[in-house]
Amino acid sequence: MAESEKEAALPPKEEFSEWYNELLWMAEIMDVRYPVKGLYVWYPFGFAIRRNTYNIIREILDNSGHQEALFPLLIPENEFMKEAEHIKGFEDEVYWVTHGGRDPLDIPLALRPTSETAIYPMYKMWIRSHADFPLKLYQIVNTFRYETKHTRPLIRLREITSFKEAHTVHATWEDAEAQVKEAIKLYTEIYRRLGVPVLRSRRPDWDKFPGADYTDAIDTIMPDGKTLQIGTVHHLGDNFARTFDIKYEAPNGEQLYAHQTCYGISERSIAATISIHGDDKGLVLPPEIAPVQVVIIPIIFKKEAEEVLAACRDMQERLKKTGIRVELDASDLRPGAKYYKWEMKGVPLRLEIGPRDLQNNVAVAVRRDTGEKEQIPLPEIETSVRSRFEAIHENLYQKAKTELESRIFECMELEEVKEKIQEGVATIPWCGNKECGLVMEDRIGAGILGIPLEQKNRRKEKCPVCGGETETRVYIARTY
Ligand SMILES: Nc1ncnc2c1ncn2[C@@H]1O[C@H](COS(=O)(=O)NC(=O)[C@@H](N)CS)[C@@H](O)[C@H]1O
Ligand SMILES: [Zn+2]
Repeated sequence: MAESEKEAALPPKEEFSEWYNELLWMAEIMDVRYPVKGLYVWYPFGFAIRRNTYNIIREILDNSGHQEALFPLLIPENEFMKEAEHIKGFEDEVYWVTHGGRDPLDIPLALRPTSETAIYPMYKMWIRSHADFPLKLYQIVNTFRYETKHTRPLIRLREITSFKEAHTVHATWEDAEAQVKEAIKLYTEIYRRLGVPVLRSRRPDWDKFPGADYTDAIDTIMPDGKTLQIGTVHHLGDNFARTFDIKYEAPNGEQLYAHQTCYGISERSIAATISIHGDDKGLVLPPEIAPVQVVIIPIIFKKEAEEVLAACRDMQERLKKTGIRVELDASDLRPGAKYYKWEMKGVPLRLEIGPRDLQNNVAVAVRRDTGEKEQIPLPEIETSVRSRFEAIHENLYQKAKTELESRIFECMELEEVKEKIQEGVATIPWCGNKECGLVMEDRIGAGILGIPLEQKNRRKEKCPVCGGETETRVYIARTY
């Protein structure tokens, strides 16, 4: 895209909503001008961030006994309508295909909003005995949800283009419960690799996934204090197994219903990474997902221009050989314009070489996360760059963790909760019964996000609604 088109300056990050929208455009991640609401276009640079992010997701799933598969997009109405709870939860969100050409279809076909009802009729045909367990498949596909709330690129889409959904099958409820716990650990690791700290909580019963026994969720706190649900893990019990008749022969010969889980991550993973690490100058990308990890900028003066360029090309080749994604910007832009462009794109490390650096046999390394400048001896360039990547990742993660922890407020009164959720997540005691929960939500004007999966320093407290004794605190937050 022509440089000129991007005259607009990036708003400061504290104007988060405008900053976010402008950044998707100026860093060439997404073009939101596609003429269907809730559908957006991935630019090549954004698509490279997506590819690198989903390579991490695949690596972590493939190394934990999952296998990637692929199921069809269209689901026949009779299959989709089988599980009552599931339908209730999705009937307002499903897109239907009703014609093939000019012929009306005898059975309307749903565009998958999620794939339980596409996959489980196949699981029924595949599963015979307990020896088939655990079955742990996932797919990374586009799914469609007719979202009526405000749509936003990467955050709330009608076409979820990067929907990683895992669907596992087990003999017992306890085995499925163990899988839920494993999935939460895997998701936490995926987000650590993206430098994104997370909150882990059990959703209140009235907010669980349609057809599930319970839902555990991974949330993070966005710069505007609202939480973003960036992953969910559902224990499906044997609900879907009963609906789709998924039975297996137990060791004693009995025919039993299977137990299942499913868990999903979408491009919200990228929305969170961009939002949490970005700054007033644009993207700040964890090196592992940066499409360009190093940009080399030659500082050119009339004399010695050739030597400088030759040294830059040599350094680029050496870094490329070690698998580093490196650009050499030898364009005729002024150095300042180059800094602006590559900082906008979140390139973790800039290397500058001028005639004097050449004489000293060094390059000047500038970190995108801290801005600090350091000289690196040219012979050590490969190892120095790698060690800086680790330092940058660690710094991004620690900074984000400190920020998240500073946005969790232990409250005693509902009034205090109302005030604190403007900045982040409040915790408040809750006796656990639904009436009190709904009264709380009503008085606060925000939802119970969930019950923390790990509860530190538990102590006897009183439910602020009924006064009942409880050791449980819940997260309250404004959410996306
Ligand atoms: N409209 C949407 N746009 C972007 N991401 C979404 C959207 N709806 C859901 N997600 C993301 O997708 C994740 C999984 O969606 S879900 O409905 O909670 N769970 C499922 O669909 C289950 N079948 C697990 S795969 C959510 O945690 C959320 O991070
Ligand atoms: Zn109560």
